[in-house]
Amino acid sequence: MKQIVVIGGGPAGVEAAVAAAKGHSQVTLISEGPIGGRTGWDSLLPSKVWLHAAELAGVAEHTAEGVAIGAVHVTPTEVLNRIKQVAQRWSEREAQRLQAAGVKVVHGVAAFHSPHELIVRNDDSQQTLTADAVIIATGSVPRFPPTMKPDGQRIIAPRFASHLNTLPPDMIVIGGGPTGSEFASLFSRLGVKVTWIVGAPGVLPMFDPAAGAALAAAMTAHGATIHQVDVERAERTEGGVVVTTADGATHTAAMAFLAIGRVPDLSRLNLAAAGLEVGANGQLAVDNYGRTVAGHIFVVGDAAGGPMLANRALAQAWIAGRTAAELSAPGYCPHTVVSAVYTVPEIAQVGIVSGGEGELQRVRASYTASLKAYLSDETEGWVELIYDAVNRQIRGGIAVGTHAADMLAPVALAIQTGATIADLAAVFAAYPTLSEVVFAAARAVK
Ligand SMILES: Cc1cc2nc3c(=O)[nH]c(=O)nc-3n(C[C@H](O)[C@H](O)[C@H](O)COP(=O)(O)OP(=O)(O)OC[C@H]3O[C@@H](n4cnc5c(N)ncnc54)[C@H](O)[C@@H]3O)c2cc1C
Ligand SMILES: NC(=O)c1ccc[n+]([C@@H]2O[C@H](COP(=O)([O-])OP(=O)(O)OC[C@H]3O[C@@H](n4cnc5c(N)ncnc54)[C@H](O)[C@@H]3O)[C@@H](O)[C@H]2O)c1
Repeated sequence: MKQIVVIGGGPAGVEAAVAAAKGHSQVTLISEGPIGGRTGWDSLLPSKVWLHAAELAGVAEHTAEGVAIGAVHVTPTEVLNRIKQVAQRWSEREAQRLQAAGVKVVHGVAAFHSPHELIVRNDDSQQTLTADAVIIATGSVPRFPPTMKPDGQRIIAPRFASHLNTLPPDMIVIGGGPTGSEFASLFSRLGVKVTWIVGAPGVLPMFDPAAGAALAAAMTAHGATIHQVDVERAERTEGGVVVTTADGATHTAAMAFLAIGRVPDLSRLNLAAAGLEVGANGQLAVDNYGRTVAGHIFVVGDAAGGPMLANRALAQAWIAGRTAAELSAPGYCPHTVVSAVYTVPEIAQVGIVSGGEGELQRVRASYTASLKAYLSDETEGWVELIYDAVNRQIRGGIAVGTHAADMLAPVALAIQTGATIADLAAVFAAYPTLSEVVFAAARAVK
């Protein structure tokens, strides 16, 4: 029987192990911490609990006409308890999936001893595992330059959000990527005065400029101050932090939140023993199935580099798991992976959104095309479809507004199946729903 070893107990590792176990293989998953990974315990899940709390607090502020809603008080202690509770339940659910699939779990930190041997070390023991195939799903770690190091008290990073038991009066959020955007948005909505230093490329540079501009406008309207410049240093002072930017300015606040990027966590794997070398970009080169040059070693999820998204991690893991187990799998397609940032407004994008002169056409519909948006008093958003100017196939989509990420699910399917703008125009979604806007956009084409 083929022996497949998966390293990492986050979403990518669990998905890869469960997918691989569908073949005639014995699958072992090595997990450093509890099942769920950093995703479940330190990054994605805690951030989403905080966002949900900010959303609840926003309900009191955003009462629909004539409807009296009592004020919602959200305390950090309640949020922290909720993080622990949801993380524990999710971890148990993922562990049960592994058990049901027949995956053996070994706790410890793995390193290659040879291309087909791994040494797993934990506090009290060490063991060697032999593998016909290895799937690396070790995630990523945040990048901190020497002049900007979190201390966990005044200068924090996402993992400290699981311990933040009081909210400061003011906060400097550093980084205009998805993490900085989500935390700047949620802190602002929880009443913290936010100074957001987004970096020279601006707000959400990885998204269409119109999406970043919409978020910047909403944040400014909500009282945040935005500076489009790089930070050079962040230092703790007696009463707070002082942050110095590349233009020589200084900014002070009670706390700073750092989110200026992440890198694959490959450093403890002793890759040289497997004959693998990390490239200048800090990544291992892989093909569409996640295979490295070693052939029997795969890399998936954040460990494979960016964009670091859980849905992308799952897609890569499912493909690599099946391929390692010699089951059929399609090659990974980045164009159907929806990227979403759960800010107010929510921002989402999928596929190709810019191209050569005249190659792509764009059409936009406002949320005002949907009665549902009026019912929930959320008429501010829009959906844009991007399609091929010649064969009119859907190539991409952008959504800004409530449930923007959900709005792009049919667009991802349209890209996958080669549907045209006319195909979408012929669909009338349930009424009243926000998803009507997607199809209304297609009908707006002349
Ligand atoms: C604050 C924040 C919010 C996010 N929100 C979203 C979101 O809303 N939606 C979204 O799609 N994406 C989001 N992401 C990105 C998403 O969390 C990741 O892309 C994805 O979940 C990574 O999963 P993974 O399994 O690759 O890694 P991880 O969850 O990091 O799991 C890897 C595991 O491997 C372990 N490990 C590392 N080395 C070894 C070793 N040598 N031996 C054994 N174990 C090892 C690690 O300890 C870890 O437990 C967010 C990221 C951050 C930072
Ligand atoms: N909702 C989601 O899907 C979600 C949420 C959070 C994070 N993530 C993923 O996690 C990964 C890490 O996210 P991230 O936002 O930390 O990193 P990122 O690399 O995506 O963005 C970092 C941002 O920080 C800015 N920056 C860099 N150096 C700076 C400096 N010295 N001063 C000020 N700004 C600076 C950059 O210009 C960039 O905009 C990304 O791949 C992201 O996609 C996803």
